[in-house]
Amino acid sequence: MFKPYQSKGLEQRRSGEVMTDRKLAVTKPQQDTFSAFHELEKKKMLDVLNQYCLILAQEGVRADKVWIEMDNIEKGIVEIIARYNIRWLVMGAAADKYYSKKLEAIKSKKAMFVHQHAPISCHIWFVCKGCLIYTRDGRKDRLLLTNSDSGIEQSEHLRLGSYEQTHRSLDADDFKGILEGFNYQCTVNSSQSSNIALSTSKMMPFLADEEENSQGLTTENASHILELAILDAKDSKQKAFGEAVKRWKEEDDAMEANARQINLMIFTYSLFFSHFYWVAEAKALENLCIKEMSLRKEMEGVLAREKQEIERTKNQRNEFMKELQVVQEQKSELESQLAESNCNVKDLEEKIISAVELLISFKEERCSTERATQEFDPSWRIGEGRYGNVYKGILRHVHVAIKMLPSYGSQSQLDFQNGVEILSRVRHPHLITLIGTCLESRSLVYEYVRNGSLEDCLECKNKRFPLPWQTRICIATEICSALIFLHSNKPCIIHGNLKPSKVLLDANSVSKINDFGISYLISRGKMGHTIPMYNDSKTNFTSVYTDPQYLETGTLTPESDIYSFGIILLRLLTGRPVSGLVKDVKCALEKENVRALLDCSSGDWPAGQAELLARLALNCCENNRLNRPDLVSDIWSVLEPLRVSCIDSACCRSSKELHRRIPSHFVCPIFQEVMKDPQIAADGFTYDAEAIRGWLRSGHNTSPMTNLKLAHCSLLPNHALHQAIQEWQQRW
Ligand SMILES: Nc1ncnc2c1ncn2[C@@H]1O[C@H](COP(=O)(O)OP(=O)(O)OP(=O)(O)O)[C@@H](O)[C@H]1O
Repeated sequence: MFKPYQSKGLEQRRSGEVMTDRKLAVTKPQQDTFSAFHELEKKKMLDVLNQYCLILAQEGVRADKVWIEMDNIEKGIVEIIARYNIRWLVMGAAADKYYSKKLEAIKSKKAMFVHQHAPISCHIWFVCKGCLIYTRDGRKDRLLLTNSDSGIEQSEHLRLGSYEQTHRSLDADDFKGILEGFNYQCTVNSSQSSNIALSTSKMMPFLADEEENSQGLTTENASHILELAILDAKDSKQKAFGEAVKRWKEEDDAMEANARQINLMIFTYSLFFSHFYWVAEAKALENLCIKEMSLRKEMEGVLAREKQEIERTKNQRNEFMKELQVVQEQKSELESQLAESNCNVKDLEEKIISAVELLISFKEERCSTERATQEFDPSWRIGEGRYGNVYKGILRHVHVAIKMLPSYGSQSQLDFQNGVEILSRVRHPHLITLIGTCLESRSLVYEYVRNGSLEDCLECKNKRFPLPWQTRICIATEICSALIFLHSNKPCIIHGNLKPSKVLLDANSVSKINDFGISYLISRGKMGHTIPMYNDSKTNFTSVYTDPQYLETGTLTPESDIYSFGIILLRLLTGRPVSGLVKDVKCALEKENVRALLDCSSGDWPAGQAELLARLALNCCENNRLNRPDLVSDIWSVLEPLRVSCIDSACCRSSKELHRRIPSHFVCPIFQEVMKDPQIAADGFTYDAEAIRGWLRSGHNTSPMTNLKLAHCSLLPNHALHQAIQEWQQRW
């Protein structure tokens, strides 16, 4: 009938359990922390209760189970007492460690709590090891009723007794086991079945005389006392019992009518049973868990701090990375700037080097120019034009003419250099050769032409012989060929200032046009463009040879040179000043009296040729450019045949000039002209006194001819040569 409880560690204690009630209630402390464990235990307990229910059912007792969960067991017990109006309760008085038959007072806290807080209507027996330790009286009226009208008690006692008698198989150990292992309570309905009596029969001895039997009460004694009490009360209180039973029945009926009319034996299976096992274990686990929790909390704190630290470090790292990126960008920018600066420095260094080299070359050029011109000694000046002075000089033992250009109104250094380069490439037998330039002093170095200009010859300056008419025709032809060459040059070079002073004659009266293209070097224009020449106030100079249309329009064209050529041709014919010349020639032609205007010092001009040239010249001097003749088809085609026709006369000219030719030993090696005061130097050569003294003054101590060092700087007059020169000069 009674089956041992199968829970581990509880088998012995539960081996004598008796479940005879209809309803089982289990209280258990809430174990939120161990909910899984709790669920398991709950399931186990419910299984146990189910088993009890089954057992009771086999015994014919209808039992039901009630499950309640509270903060703690004692509260659960109190709650169940209150909820189900339990009237009688047997409960353990001590915890495990206090188990003893000698226990004199309630030791269990739960028992104490239940003792204090259970509804007063509930009568509680506190037991230990089968001994009643303490009894808390239930409701007084009920007790009074019970005492005064002990019919019910008696009846109950009787029934219990009878029941016990019929169920003797229950021994004392069973009873003790129940009391020790479980807190249980029971209510007894008067209409309850005998099975209920079986359960309660174990309590009756205590109900009968709880005070007397509170110490050292055994199961046998209790049974005996109970039997005696039943017998004693049987007679005396039969009536009262009957009434009480009746009244009690009414009361219970009322309760039953009140939907609570269940006769229960509520078996409160508290978790007390596990008090020795899993509560301790749970406690340990709880402690462990608390420790774990605190450790975890601590670790979480540490982790949070670590996380914060990592986050901070990460942020710092990100900022550092950003800064690093900025610095790297700045670095690369600086590097590129540095590279650029280095390139610039290199460029500048190269520029400085080339500038220094240029300066040195300028200085050298200037020095050589200065040296060549005897430091621009006025005595070495051979002319003065509107653009500056012209000096005679010696450069690398060659006679040169150095023209100093003005700096005003000039082009930039670069444009000037480019212009000079173009002009220096121009080579023609009747164009003077540009030997070099000194950019620093803006001077041009030309070949030196000994016989001066056509102007000088026409004016017979320095006792010059008048030019014969054949020579004049040759000169005109030569000028024409030079102009054709200049105008056909790429870029076209317009002289723009053609006049007899610009036509130089060498020792053989061969003409060379001077200063071609110079207008480009002193203007702001570019080579190859038609530009006004004299647009600067300082150079505002009008020449009688200047194209009147240029003066009107300011535009220089190749026809401007043709106009100038026409005037030169008129001068070659007449030898007269330019003023009114065109008008006079026109008149003479109209009157067919050209001969009257011809320069008779030039010889006997052939009348036809002279008239032809006069008409050609006037044609060139047309005011309208478009009416002027073409250089090649109109002028060259006339002049060239005339030059050929002059061959006979030229022979005459040649023979004359042959006689006029200067003996080379009369010519100074430095000046390249007939010496005025020949002096013998230490190298044995004869020089003009002025030339050799200038050479020595400029610091030279070498021979101008041999470049060897001179033994001394003394000079010795060459009287014999001087006399010979004088005789020669007198002859011519
Ligand atoms: N290469 C040269 N060889 C010899 N004498 C020269 C040479 N160049 C110029 N001369 C002399 O210098 C003189 C001055 O010439 P320059 O060309 O400077 O002035 P210009 O022709 O008189 O007038 P302008 O003021 O229009 O230039 C010339 O008349 C000439 O006698």
